[in-house]
Amino acid sequence: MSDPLETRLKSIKHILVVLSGKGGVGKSSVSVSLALGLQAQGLRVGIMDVDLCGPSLPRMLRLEGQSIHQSAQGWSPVQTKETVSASSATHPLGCMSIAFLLGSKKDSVVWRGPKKNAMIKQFFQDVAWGPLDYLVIDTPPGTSDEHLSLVEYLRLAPDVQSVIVTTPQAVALSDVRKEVDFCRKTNLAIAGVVENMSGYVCPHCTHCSNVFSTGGGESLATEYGLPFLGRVPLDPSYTATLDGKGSESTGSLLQDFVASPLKPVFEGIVGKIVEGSKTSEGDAE
Ligand SMILES: Nc1ncnc2c1ncn2[C@@H]1O[C@H](COP(=O)(O)OP(=O)(O)OP(=O)(O)O)[C@@H](O)[C@H]1O
Ligand code: SF4
Repeated sequence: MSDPLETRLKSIKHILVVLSGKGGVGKSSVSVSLALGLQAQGLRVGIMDVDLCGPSLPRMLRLEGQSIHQSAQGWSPVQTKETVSASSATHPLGCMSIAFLLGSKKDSVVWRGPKKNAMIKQFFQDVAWGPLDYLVIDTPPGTSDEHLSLVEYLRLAPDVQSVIVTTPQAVALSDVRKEVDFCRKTNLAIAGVVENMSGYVCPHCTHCSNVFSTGGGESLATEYGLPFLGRVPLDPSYTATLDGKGSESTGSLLQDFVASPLKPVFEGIVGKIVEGSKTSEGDAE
């Protein structure tokens, strides 16, 4: 009899595990933006939160208060309610987060490692995504029990790669070295490095100033021989988009994303990831 975990994983062509050495560098924002960028290309995309103690995807995806439904196939992911006319997206974005299983959004998860591991396994085994081109996984910062169990369960998946998110400052970069080390020790392939909060976009004139240093993520990628995926500036209008509060908000996250000044930046990053996935598919043949 086939292993239920393996059967589920085989229906997902590519898995992107989004990692960061430190909290607050924009890992969840990048995870959501990658998912939206892939969805805008017409691909079938899911996004999963394994940040069990601090899930932020439901808030960013405007899905707070929703809950998971059980069907004969398993847990149905919660889908974003989008009108997709502003892009070539043809499939809804499905999301799975521990927050959908908690009764109240104020409930917090205080679990030890084994319980977290069991929940992560259940996420992979029980969520009925249907066939997906990409599953984007948002993880907690650093390297914890969640990361180790994730890597362990994903051994059965056809293609798994990490995307490492950092800010350009030296303090964040030293933590990234630990992430690279973790990936190498666990044989997790690295799709590349994203340098987030790289410069500040003026809300008045959209000029981008380098308030802090810039280019640290690219130098680190070069040092380790990793692809550099791109530099994302800190754009206050994008913070508002992710918080669903922008004065220009259309009410649809996907349409707000498509209209955002950061869309071309994420298009470039997604383009490099998709190209890399094709190369790895070619290598596997
Ligand atoms: N490029 C950006 N432009 C504007 N705002 C951003 C950008 N990147 C992140 N933010 C904002 O910064 C805040 C922190 O981002 P986010 O929650 O994605 O970080 P994180 O690394 O996932 O944090 P944690 O690990 O603590 O969950 C959020 O309010 C988010 O909207
Ligand atoms: S970048 Fe230009 S418009 Fe923006 S705050 Fe500075 S001077 Fe003003």
